[in-house]
Amino acid sequence: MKAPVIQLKSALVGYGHREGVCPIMLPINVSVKEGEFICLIGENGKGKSTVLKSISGEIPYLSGEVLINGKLLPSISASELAEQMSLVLTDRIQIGMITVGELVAFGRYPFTNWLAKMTPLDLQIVHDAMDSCGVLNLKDRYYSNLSDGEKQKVAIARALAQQTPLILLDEPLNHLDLINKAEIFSLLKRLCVDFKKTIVISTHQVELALQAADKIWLINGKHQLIETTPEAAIENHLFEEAFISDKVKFDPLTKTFQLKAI
Ligand SMILES: Nc1ncnc2c1ncn2[C@@H]1O[C@H](COP(=O)(O)OP(=O)(O)OP(=O)(O)O)[C@@H](O)[C@H]1O
Repeated sequence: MKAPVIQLKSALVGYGHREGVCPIMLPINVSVKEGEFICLIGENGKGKSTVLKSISGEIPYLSGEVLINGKLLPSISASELAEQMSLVLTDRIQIGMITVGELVAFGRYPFTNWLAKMTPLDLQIVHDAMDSCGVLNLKDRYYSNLSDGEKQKVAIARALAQQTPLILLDEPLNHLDLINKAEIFSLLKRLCVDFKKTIVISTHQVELALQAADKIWLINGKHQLIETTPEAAIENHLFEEAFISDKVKFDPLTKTFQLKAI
């Protein structure tokens, strides 16, 4: 039987301090199958980025196990990981004079030869990735001169060009307007359905997540990451428990957050 694409077994995530390790939530147990679209949801500061960085190997997890395709994360080489997984941290690309086309082409570097020479196939993949994300018209513009929303789409195009079976995206819908949010969301969902990609995104877009996700990873007020489905999350009132506020309340009937009072 095929191993899960991602598996966390009693995985403790957090940061090291001089006094010792500092986990930011209870041990995590989740398992992701090929082709699943997972939305990681939780209030600000609850640990969404930390979970994604721990799965991608950007930061070490503190204990337990993180397995990618059945292999323990620390034992996977950087080049092997780059072929299996791309991580999109859209707010953190700090880069100087580079065009959109060049930045998206970086996605091909794990696959090019040591001279980083692009084949016609690489160029086609880069072209298609920009096309899918609606940024082909920006290809000769400097990345640093783009709007935040345009940068966001370019970062996603770079990950698509990397053509990894697993893509992790940290808040990929930040800065996007309503239509672009919906477009990127449906693009990501399509990649899972049509191309069997496995995608995990962190997002504050609960309403979109409920419509598209196969599974929700919800970090609640008790510092637990709960793996659930959109239907079960609504049925079991998990959003009401996770987002406690005297200003808004999740309404399970409309599947939206409603203001309690203005
Ligand atoms: N490098 C770090 N060292 C120590 N603590 C950190 C570090 N980075 C983040 N934290 C803390 O870990 C906790 C989780 O942060 P994280 O960025 O993962 O949350 P998040 O859910 O992604 O938040 P947001 O929705 O605001 O982006 C926070 O309390 C944060 O202050």
